[in-house]
Amino acid sequence: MSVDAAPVSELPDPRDFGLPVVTEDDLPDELGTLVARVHDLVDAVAHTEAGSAELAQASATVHELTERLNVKRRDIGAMLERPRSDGGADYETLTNVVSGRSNPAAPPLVLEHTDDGVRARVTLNGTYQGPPGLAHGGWVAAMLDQVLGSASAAAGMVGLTANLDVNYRNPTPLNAPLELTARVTGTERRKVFVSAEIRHNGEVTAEGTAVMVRLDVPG
Ligand SMILES: CCCCCCCCCC(=O)SCCNC(=O)CCNC(=O)[C@H](O)C(C)(C)COP(=O)(O)OP(=O)(O)OC[C@H]1O[C@@H](n2cnc3c(N)ncnc32)[C@H](O)[C@@H]1OP(=O)(O)O
Repeated sequence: MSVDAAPVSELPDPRDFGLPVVTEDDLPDELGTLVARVHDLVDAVAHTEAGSAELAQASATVHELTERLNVKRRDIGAMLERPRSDGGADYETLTNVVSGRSNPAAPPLVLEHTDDGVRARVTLNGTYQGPPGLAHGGWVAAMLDQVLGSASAAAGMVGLTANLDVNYRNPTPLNAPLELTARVTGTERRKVFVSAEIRHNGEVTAEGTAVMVRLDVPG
């Protein structure tokens, strides 16, 4: 496959797309704690067998908290800027539903760069359930989509998924450590070809390939 969509060393700055950018210093430590606790709260709500009085009280407390937090809201599309060791910057969508730092709905997926792409580790709790006791196939696809996009971005080619193919090889378990890996396999003009796998205990549960179409900076 030809390689004519040359990777760029400088990732596009989200500000050039009109997106708001926040830095890690802009995020209080308490936000991370709140996100983790609300993530656990969702799991608790999904599985609680508490009685009606307790449920009514919890519901009122949550409603009051929602109103307090909504007093000051961040714009949608906010990007988190993270400094790289080489002086450049990495960017991630702050409320990305798979890996967003401020999104309690995110699994949470911890992603790192590797020599040939990216690797992520995640444990899905019971709120990602599809078939009884197993991860929902849509979430499996969403996690693959995320690492596929991240592998393209890590190679300097930020893009949108144009096509995603998923093969479900084995059931993906809940409440068990999963490893995701992804890499760029080729490029052709603006197209970036990427492949990824999800493994549990070394066994592939799902694999995906995608065509990302690289974004051009406006102007
Ligand atoms: C820092 C951020 C980290 C990133 C992580 C993000 C992970 C999450 C990834 C996502 O979830 S992205 C969200 C889901 N995807 C979308 O919403 C994309 C919706 N589709 C579009 O916006 C456009 O169709 C798209 C930008 C993908 C392409 O439109 P363009 O007008 O820019 O491209 P164009 O149609 O000119 O096609 C460019 C090339 O891509 C090819 N192409 C387009 N659609 C295709 C397709 N569906 N399958 C295969 N190839 C496709 C097309 O043939 C052509 O190839 P050639 O260079 O060989 O001529």
